[in-house]
Amino acid sequence: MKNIVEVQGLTKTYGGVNAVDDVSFTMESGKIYGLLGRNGAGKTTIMHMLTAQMFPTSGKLRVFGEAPYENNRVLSQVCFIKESQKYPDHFRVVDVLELCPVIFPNWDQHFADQLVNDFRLPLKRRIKKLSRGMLSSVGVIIGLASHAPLTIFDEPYLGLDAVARELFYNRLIEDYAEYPRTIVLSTHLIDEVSRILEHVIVIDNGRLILNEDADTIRGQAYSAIGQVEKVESFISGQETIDRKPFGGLLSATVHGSLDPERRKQAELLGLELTPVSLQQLIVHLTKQKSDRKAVDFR
Ligand SMILES: Nc1ncnc2c1ncn2[C@@H]1O[C@H](COP(=O)(O)OP(=O)(O)OP(=O)(O)O)[C@@H](O)[C@H]1O
Repeated sequence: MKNIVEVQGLTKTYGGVNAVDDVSFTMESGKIYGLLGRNGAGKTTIMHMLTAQMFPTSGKLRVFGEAPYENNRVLSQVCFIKESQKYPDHFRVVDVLELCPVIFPNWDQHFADQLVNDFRLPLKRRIKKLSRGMLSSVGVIIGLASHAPLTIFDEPYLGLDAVARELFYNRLIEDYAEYPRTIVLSTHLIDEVSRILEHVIVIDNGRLILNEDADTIRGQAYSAIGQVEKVESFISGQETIDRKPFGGLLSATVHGSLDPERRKQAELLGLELTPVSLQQLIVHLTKQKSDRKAVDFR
């Protein structure tokens, strides 16, 4: 697959703060990425550099094979949706949507109309009179209907309620199946988006700490549930991520892959095996790598 984003040694320093510190990764065409990390990790700064809204302090950055700055060939293929998007005060929803075909060459008007209906967005209402959730849905509709080859969502759905978020995820998956493109979701709601993500990039304190296919990550842990002493014997000598007693039973999450022999052992002990959540595993891996880094620095 073709790399549409190539980042090498990307660094951004604000005064004395290394917001992004020597980060390297690539993004392929036709894949859904999660750009994840704690508050202040550096995700927005990376997205601003990818979309040419900010220059890096150092490092190499190529989008569609070129430097993105003042480059319309690149920027016409990019759609960046952020929660804090500002619109002119007098604009109504319809005024914003009418501009989109001019900005995005692949704009899908039919899909946009459907989404306006799905999200029950009042077309004639002024943007500044919209509720927070309605404003979020304007961004979501633009991002989806843009069909931009690189579409980046920076937490634009924070204001959406659970029903509207579910609608967003479902429309995204259906539309992506028909029009594959590269989609980047930056979010804290890892469990909600985990079924959608194909690749995960985790940033911590400005540094890249995980860059892995979601399926590879998912295969790195599992939970075993059953009688306390049987689970204890099953996990003895294994690295456990988490353990939770409930109703006389124990649920333990093991870091490691599940081979046929372990499966058989679990079956003999009468244990139930379940896949671990991406969020649980990412939190663990993040903690592990941060701890290791802290040790390295000593
Ligand atoms: N204009 C700025 N001037 C100085 N420091 C900044 C500026 N913008 C961001 N930072 C700092 O850079 C670091 C990374 O910020 P960034 O907004 O990229 O994080 P983030 O991962 O997007 O966080 P969040 O999930 O909370 O939005 C933070 O320490 C932040 O305080």
